[in-house]
Amino acid sequence: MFTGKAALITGAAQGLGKSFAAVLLQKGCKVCAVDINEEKLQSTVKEFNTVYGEGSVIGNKCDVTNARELKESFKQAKDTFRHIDIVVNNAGVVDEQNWEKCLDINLTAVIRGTLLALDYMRKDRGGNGGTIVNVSSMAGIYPVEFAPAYAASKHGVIGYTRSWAFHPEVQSNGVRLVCLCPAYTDTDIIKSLPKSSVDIELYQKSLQTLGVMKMERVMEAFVKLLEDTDNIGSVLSVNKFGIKYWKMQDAKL
Ligand SMILES: NC(=O)C1=CN([C@@H]2O[C@H](COP(=O)(O)OP(=O)(O)OC[C@H]3O[C@@H](n4cnc5c(N)ncnc54)[C@H](O)[C@@H]3O)[C@@H](O)[C@H]2O)C=CC1
Ligand SMILES: CCCCC/C=C\C=C\C(=O)C/C=C\C/C=C\CCCC(=O)O
Repeated sequence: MFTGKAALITGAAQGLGKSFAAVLLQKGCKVCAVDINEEKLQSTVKEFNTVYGEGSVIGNKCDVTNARELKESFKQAKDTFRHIDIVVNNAGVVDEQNWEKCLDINLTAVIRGTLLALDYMRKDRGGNGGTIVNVSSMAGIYPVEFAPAYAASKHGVIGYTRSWAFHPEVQSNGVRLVCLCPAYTDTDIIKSLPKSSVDIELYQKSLQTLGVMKMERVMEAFVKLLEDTDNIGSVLSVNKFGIKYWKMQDAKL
């Protein structure tokens, strides 16, 4: 189900995005890796092209909050691979001080990336159908007293994703949208406290309760989301207790 497919992943220079890319490359996909950090992006692209073969990855330096740059990244992916089958809207930050930036990156850019993905994937617009994975968080399900803007952005990702997922035209045109909600995972973001100005004590208590997961556990959930093709509009959480689909309010009132 993956061989010959092409994926676009935002925030793919490091952390979860880089691992999503590695998983898809191992399974025979081509990848367009998008990130604002040009240096890390180039080093990741070089590493992957060495391991998975020249031309299996292209890198596109892009700030996901810049509509023109994001549009150009999708165009480059399509021009290079001829189709886009999987989009992972993953780039994200924690920043409670500059909460507008947090919302711009974590929610507005995910909305923009979803709309672009729909345009490229919908069968009635010349696409082949496909899957959109929007990266939320356990912070999109639970209240987070020490990071309300981050939590709002991640709650928004779930509402937006599920709303499109159940749209009849989206379904009939072969596009599946799903959300991934990891708990704390061992990446740089959980060390980004100076920028995030969260309540350190509450944060540390939460970290102690939930622990920090290894990357492999989140990748297991990511693959499950992609392989369970009957999971339209689903929200999959992954934490130290397990991997679980959330029973959300039914799509229809
Ligand atoms: N690590 C964790 O504990 C969890 C992370 N998440 C989410 O996973 C996603 C990935 O985060 P991590 O890999 O953990 O963090 P990370 O900080 O290691 O990676 C984030 C990547 O996004 C890129 N990025 C940031 N702003 C960008 C922008 N404006 N345009 C393009 N790229 C940009 C960064 O350069 C970086 O490569 C985020 O959406 C985060 O909210 C969700 C749950 C838990
Ligand atoms: C939650 C933001 C604080 C700063 C830490 C940095 C990054 C965190 C990234 C996440 O996505 C966190 C993931 C899971 C925690 C979410 C909710 C915890 C709620 C339960 C509790 O009250 O402890």
